[in-house]
Amino acid sequence: MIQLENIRKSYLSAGREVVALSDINLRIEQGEVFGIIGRSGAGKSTLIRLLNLLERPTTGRVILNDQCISELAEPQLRVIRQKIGMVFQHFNLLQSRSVLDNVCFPLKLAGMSRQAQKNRALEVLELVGLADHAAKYPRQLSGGQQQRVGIARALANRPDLLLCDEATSALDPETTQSILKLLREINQRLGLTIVLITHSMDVIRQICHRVAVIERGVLVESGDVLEVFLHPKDATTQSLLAQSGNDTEGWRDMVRTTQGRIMRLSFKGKTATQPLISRLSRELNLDVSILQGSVGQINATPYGQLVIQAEGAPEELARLESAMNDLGIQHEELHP
Ligand SMILES: Nc1ncnc2c1ncn2[C@@H]1O[C@H](COP(=O)(O)OP(=O)(O)OP(=O)(O)O)[C@@H](O)[C@H]1O
Repeated sequence: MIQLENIRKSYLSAGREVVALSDINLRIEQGEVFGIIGRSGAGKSTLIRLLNLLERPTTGRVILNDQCISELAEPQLRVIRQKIGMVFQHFNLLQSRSVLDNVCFPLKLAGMSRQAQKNRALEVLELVGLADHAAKYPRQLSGGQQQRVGIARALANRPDLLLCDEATSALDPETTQSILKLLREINQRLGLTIVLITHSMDVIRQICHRVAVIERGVLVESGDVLEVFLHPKDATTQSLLAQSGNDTEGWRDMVRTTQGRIMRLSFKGKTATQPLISRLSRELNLDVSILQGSVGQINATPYGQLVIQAEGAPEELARLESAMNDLGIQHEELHP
């Protein structure tokens, strides 16, 4: 539904070319929550600003619903941008205007009558749970409430796409949870496509369907969140996961002997909560050491990962492998 095609973006800084993004190809589908993660300076802000053409690509195209929008002139782009809402890290509210007027602001720019503006603003304030606060001023609200106003303002023009630029980075953990819950509800209730940039794998885990990882302006990995969490391929992804407590490589320090086989098992859904390993080791009479394990939830799906070291005769290990296949446990052999 929105697509970046062969994008390169460079800036001129003190006479030198700084390449912020190169060779980016990305397609974001209608109705999904898509996360873009990367370290500081990786190119996240540049990428999100390309999606609403606040930045123009140096080369490549931005395509929205089959229309190439990167070649449009500014007046036409202004109309397109009304259908792309944006939520900011520091809320960017007008301090001298009431909550109601902040939400009315984009509607006024779109030429809506005052009464229609008020009706629409109250409708979206209701959606974010702040209808009772319409007459207040931003400074009278908590950070989480101010971000709700920011979200209401972004939704006022009934956008097709919502861009969130580090929308929870300035909030405490509890408020972050409530804002992520609100964004998830909006995605589900309105079917609204959401693209968010973040440096937190936890934000990705809690709300996104798919994720793209960027490092030094290059898209190094992308895919379903569950797959990327269970089988991260790129070193940047692995390191971002480790920093957020989703260590996938800690088993290396724990390998006591090189006897037996080391395997990484992945569980999704029902199998994540069943005692399958103890059952298998009992039934097959094998010694199994657990070197590393983690469980969690991605959206509403439980997932888990175990790194085990299994010792036994080759035929016993082959039986273990075939039993895992029968139970639908994904497994791969690891080499220390
Ligand atoms: N207007 C500009 N002029 C020159 N260089 C720029 C400009 N904007 C961004 N850059 C450079 O482009 C690269 C990517 O920057 P960008 O702000 O997109 O990264 P980011 O991932 O959003 O970082 P952060 O998480 O710190 O905000 C950086 O090297 C940055 O210095």
